[in-house]
Amino acid sequence: MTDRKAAEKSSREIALDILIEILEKGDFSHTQLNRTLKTQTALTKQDRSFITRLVEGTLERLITLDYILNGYSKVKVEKMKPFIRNLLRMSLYQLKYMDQVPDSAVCNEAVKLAGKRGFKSLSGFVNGVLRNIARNSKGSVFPLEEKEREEYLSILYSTPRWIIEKWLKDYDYETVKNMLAAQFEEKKYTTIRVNLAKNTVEELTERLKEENVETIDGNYLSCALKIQGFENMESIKAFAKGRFTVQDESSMLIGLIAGIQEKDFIIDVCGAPGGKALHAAELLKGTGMVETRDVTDYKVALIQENIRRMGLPNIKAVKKDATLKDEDSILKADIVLADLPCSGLGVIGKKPDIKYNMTREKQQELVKLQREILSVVSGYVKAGGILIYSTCTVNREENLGNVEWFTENYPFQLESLEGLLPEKLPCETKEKGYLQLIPGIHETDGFFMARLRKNT
Ligand SMILES: C[S@@+](CC[C@H](N)C(=O)[O-])C[C@H]1O[C@@H](n2cnc3c(N)ncnc32)[C@H](O)[C@@H]1O
Repeated sequence: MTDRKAAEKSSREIALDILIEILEKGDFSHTQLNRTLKTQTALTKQDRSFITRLVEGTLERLITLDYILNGYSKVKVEKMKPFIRNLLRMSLYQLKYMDQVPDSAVCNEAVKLAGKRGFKSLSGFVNGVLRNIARNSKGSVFPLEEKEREEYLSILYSTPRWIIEKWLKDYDYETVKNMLAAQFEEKKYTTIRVNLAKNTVEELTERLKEENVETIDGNYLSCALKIQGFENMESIKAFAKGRFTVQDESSMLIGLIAGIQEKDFIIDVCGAPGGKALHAAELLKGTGMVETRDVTDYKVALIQENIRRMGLPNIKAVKKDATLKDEDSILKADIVLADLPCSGLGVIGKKPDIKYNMTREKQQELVKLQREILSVVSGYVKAGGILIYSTCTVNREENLGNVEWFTENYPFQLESLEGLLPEKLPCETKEKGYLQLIPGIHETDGFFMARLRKNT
């Protein structure tokens, strides 16, 4: 689409087209958003944040929005025309969750959009549904918490019921509520890790200030900063020069619990885009070597691009499938990082489409894949060496469940994390050798890590 044509589209129309791509055609939310915002050069900074909020918010609240719409429309959401269903979802999101937009403007804009895109005959329907919802100050009738706990949580926190059922088996009710609520916390800051091989925290803070990027300290680690006030990451010069990388503090902990020593040889078996491997290379202080692997050329290129940007000499990226035994690596590594593909339910606050795309069956398949990879790559650890197993999920089966299975079947023992974690970080299982970070409790992504020592 040309810039002139793009400029004729309102922010709402752009947001709606993005939502249709994601919800009707299955594209990933962050890919689709980034792609569109990059091409729509006529948009102001304000337009961009409005579109982002509208798309991410509508996705985050999808189950709640559909539940409310179904209470006001004879035609159920799934039977509506795709354009109309997404127009209603997006407009309802503004009515319910964006105070700064007056209700009448939301309804008028929705009617206009329906007409513009060839649905004039349905503009009365769109207007009726939205105005009825806006007029009903009492709101919708939700399932009762005391009677239908799972359904209540699913509708209120817009999270598929199977996830709620699973979490209620693994955690107490209050913890589950905290985890669910944490998805909707405002994401004001992006967490970054300072590349200490290129600058100190103070130097980077100063440079970012010169670029009008605000920084505050991370929650737990001195190499972590939280930043805001930029339009997109690529436009920050300090980023392009590899002075920092984007990484959640949960992931930074991997470098610490690995207990890296100078000259270590480290294999990261599932490495793209390279966050943990690059941190490991930095901790090696120019010595040793990190070999980071992934399964496709595309993923390996992503790692290589990050290696180039961060400018570290002791790391390389190669294409290797972690399910296939690499004879040359047997008993070679001081440390193996196994940050494996997982259900990703610890990061649904950042990537809301994960919760709708993941299923019980896919999750079961992932447990199998994780075990298959662990069986193969544990062979690469030297006798007495370390295997770090991690995932960005909160499901017990994929985390502690797998560790229990692994230690029963392979010659490894969990080893204490005492002295390896930041003092400030609450961790009751430190001594046991693993840590489950929980959104809403730890102010990080939901993340699991375990330190396993191979028997000598
Ligand atoms: C959780 S991500 C890794 C994140 C990475 N460790 C980091 O810190 O940036 C999991 C990665 O595993 C890769 N993967 C999936 N199946 C694989 C396989 N059979 N062999 C190697 N890598 C695989 C995916 O492509 C994905 O990049």
